[in-house]
Amino acid sequence: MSEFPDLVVSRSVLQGQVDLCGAKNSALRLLAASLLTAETIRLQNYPSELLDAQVHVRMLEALGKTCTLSNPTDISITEPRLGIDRLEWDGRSIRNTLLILGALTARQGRGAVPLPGGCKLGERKYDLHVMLLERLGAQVWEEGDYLCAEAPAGGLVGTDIHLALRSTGATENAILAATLAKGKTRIWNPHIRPEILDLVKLLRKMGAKITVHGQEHIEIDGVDGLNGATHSVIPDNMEAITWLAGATITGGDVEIRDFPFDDLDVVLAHLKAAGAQLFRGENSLIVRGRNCYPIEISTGPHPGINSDVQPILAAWAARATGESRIVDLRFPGRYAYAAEMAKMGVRHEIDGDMLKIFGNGGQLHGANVRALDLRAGAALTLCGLIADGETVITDAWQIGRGYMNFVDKLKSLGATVRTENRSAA
Ligand SMILES: CC(=O)N[C@H]1[C@@H](OP(=O)(O)OP(=O)(O)OC[C@H]2O[C@@H](n3ccc(=O)[nH]c3=O)[C@H](O)[C@@H]2O)O[C@H](CO)[C@@H](O)[C@@H]1O
Ligand SMILES: C=C(OP(=O)(O)O)C(=O)O
Repeated sequence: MSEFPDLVVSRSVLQGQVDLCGAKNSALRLLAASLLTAETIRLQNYPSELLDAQVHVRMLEALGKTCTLSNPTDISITEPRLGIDRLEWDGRSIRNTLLILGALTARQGRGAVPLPGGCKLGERKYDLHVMLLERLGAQVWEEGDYLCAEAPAGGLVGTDIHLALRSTGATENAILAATLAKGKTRIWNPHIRPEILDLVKLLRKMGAKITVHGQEHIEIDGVDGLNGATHSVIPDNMEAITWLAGATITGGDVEIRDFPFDDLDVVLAHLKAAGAQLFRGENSLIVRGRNCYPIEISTGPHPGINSDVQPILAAWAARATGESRIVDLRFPGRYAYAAEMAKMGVRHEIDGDMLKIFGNGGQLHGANVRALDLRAGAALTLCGLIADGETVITDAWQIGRGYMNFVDKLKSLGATVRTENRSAA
């Protein structure tokens, strides 16, 4: 990955206005949905420069789709070639291959995809994905580095699917696969979160019959075929929280436009209690950095705090004075980034499933650190903005998986950042 430069960050105060891009965790799911139809899917507010989106587009093209960007935020997906059901791929994989498998099996009766990639967050099982395809009548098996599925003659058959835990990906996969299954499917104990409601919205425009019964279950009446549609990707709530934390810990003043207030109730309540100075504009959030108090949070399904947020809040905790506590119930032990932060002077302790951070008011020093995953990279950048001296983040490509124009946006907010190819030298 040496073609991706390192990120060099110095102490800065974030000031100005910033627009949010379309959410990675929504856009990827919508791309997978395009496999359910031969007609054109057009996505607006599409984050085309995200590395994971680019991998996904190449995967669609390997499956016979043509993806055309009319500008950096508008993509059309058409299908000039039909019938490729094995995703031949020797590059980096993404978590979404599981959803590609669900969509291929639903529409073409079979599929074969590379095993899922994505952030290394400890154990990331896919047993629920296998279970739900089997419940819909498919046979599922592994062949080397591939996961394969085959529907019974006549296609998938609707059924009751009970999810043992509120998995995001398994809920999405079950929805995708059930849209074209014969008869009714009920998905019990689904994860209802903004990205999933966005997927449901697109699928309904495509002609799917989906009813969401709150957190209890989702009901889908299978249809024979789906049509094309145009849809706008929701703004990225993870990016929103990243700028909010950046503005606060640097003592800055930032207006975040198109802020997804409704998606972030719980995390906003925690951050207000932890000193965030937040003002609501017409369609924006204005953040004025002042105080930063310790936090005590645990992650959970929506509307709880998303696991992806906790590394960002660890940077907040490093800026506060006193002990913060983080428990990640979604991905227990997703704390590898803390050892990287420690190189910058962040004192921490992992106590069972809990990460404790002993904040010293943000007296950090620059260091060479590694972005072990996407949110870890963003959190280290935030630490770099309050540290003395230069912080060099290697494997900064991880950030590019989920944040579009990250460096340009930081610069436009007045940050001293640059990219450099130090590790390749
Ligand atoms: C592309 C995308 O949208 N990724 C998000 C999605 O990941 P993803 O969909 O992979 O995460 P899940 O919600 O499925 O994972 C939640 C928990 O369920 C477990 N599990 C999951 C599937 C399975 O078959 N078996 C199983 O045991 C996981 O190991 C984890 O402990 O939701 C996570 C939070 O929930 C976020 O951190 C990720 O950013
Ligand atoms: C964990 C994440 O993504 P993925 O599931 O694609 O690895 C993330 O977005 O922080």
